[in-house]
Amino acid sequence: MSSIIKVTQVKKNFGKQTVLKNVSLTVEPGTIYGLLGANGAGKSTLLKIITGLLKADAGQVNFGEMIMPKAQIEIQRRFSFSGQQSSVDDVLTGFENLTLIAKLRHLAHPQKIAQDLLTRFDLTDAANKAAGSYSGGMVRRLDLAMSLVGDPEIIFLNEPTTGLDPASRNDLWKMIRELKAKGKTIFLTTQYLEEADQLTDQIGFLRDGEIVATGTPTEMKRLAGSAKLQLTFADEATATQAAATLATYRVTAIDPEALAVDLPDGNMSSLTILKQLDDAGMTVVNFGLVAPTLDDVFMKLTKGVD
Ligand SMILES: Nc1ncnc2c1ncn2[C@@H]1O[C@H](COP(=O)(O)OP(=O)(O)OP(=O)(O)O)[C@@H](O)[C@H]1O
Repeated sequence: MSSIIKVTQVKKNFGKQTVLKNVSLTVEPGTIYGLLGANGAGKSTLLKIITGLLKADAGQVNFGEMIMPKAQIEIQRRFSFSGQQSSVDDVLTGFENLTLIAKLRHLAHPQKIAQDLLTRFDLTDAANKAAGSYSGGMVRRLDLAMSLVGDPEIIFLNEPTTGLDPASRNDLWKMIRELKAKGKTIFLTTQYLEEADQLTDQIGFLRDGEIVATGTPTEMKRLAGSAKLQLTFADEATATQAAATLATYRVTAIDPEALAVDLPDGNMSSLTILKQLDDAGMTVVNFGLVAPTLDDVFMKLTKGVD
């Protein structure tokens, strides 16, 4: 499959500060790409360069055959961009905000476009209320709806759910998934690992001005290492004795009575471990498998934690 977005060796300095050292990535059509990185890693800067809002010092951004910024106008017609600052006008109603955008884009039937989007984004009841009276979740939904006026092919979202409560975040995730189901390509930045895990097909992890890791959420979780078997014992003495019995494994103490044992050979090795403890006469009070999470990857990649 040929990529819809291709970023090649992009560099950006602000004065003496190098923000993007050498960034390359590709996004496949109809997928959700998640750009992850700590605060200040350069996610917004990269997004601005890709969307033509900021000029790179070096490197290239392609949208299929078209090159940014040479074909900026044609490219910008194909995408929408929802930044961290909402473009919703508080004084106007939801309906008015949407019709205004449709009129500014010289689209036919702006009122029908507005009605359809209000229905799709579950805002019909609030259609005639000033957007200033909307909840945070409703404003985000309206903002996303506004970015879809004109039916763009690619949707850029900069931290789409920052500051939302879990229910509103879930609503927005559902809507983002629906956009993908309609064949849209979505490029989002996020600091929420759960968001990347829930939504994305491909993650790029930005650190020190480079994409240091890339892959599906599952592949990224593998980077964090193997699954662990968590074992709880009746007391500290048994836990210490168990750690000695399992000396051939990598064992870490979670608290005085509990251990975590790395399972480099997969989950089945937990049976061998439990048998080994049983043979040594040690009673395990509780046990469970703990799969690595994107949090573990984030910790490992941002802080170099092993
Ligand atoms: N216009 C600018 N002039 C000077 N420095 C800038 C400019 N824009 C961004 N920076 C710096 O570049 C670095 C990366 O900023 P950027 O906003 O891209 O990071 P981010 O990963 O999006 O962070 P956050 O998650 O906090 O939004 C920061 O140190 C920031 O201060």
